[in-house]
Amino acid sequence: MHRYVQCTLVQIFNDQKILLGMKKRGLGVGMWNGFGGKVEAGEDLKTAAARELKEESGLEVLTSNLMEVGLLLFEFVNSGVVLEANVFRAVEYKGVVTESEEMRPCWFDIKDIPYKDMWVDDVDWFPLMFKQKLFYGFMKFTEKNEMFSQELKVLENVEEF
Ligand SMILES: CNc1ncnc2c1ncn2[C@@H]1O[C@H](COP(=O)(O)OP(=O)(O)OP(=O)(O)O)[C@@H](O)[C@H]1O
Repeated sequence: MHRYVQCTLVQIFNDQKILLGMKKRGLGVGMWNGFGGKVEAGEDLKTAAARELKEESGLEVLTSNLMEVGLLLFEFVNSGVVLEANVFRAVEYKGVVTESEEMRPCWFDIKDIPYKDMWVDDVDWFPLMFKQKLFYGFMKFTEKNEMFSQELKVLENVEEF
């Protein structure tokens, strides 16, 4: 049995820098990641993405400034959970970067991404995102969060999601 969970992941860009957050609790604790979480009942993806961004980083974004960059499916085979991560980027936002209970934000140069302290799949799709490619991925993880299978492709347009 699979349990399918819709999530969002927002990447904030400022010129050659990206804002990542150190996850302080829960899934992915101890790793740098974009900002996001589970979509709530009745919420559309971009509204959920903007809400999680605000909760975790203090930044506010208009949903019209969230651009789709990729769709990633993470299957945790042990639990049967499949996370559908809808990845967005934004270059326009407002507010002050603020540490939350969940995340400690920090700017990184896109040439100096801390991949060794991130989910192992990130090293494969971050470069696609930096090249402004649209991508689709399906990755499988063991109970120890080790990736053992990966499919990743570049798409021409969002309709291919
Ligand atoms: C397996 N490889 C992975 N690679 C890159 N990113 C990954 C990931 N697996 C999960 N993610 C992201 O991690 C966040 C989890 O969110 P998560 O903290 O569980 O959600 P939410 O804030 O709703 O949690 P609470 O239940 O409220 O604590 C969410 O953005 C999701 O896209």
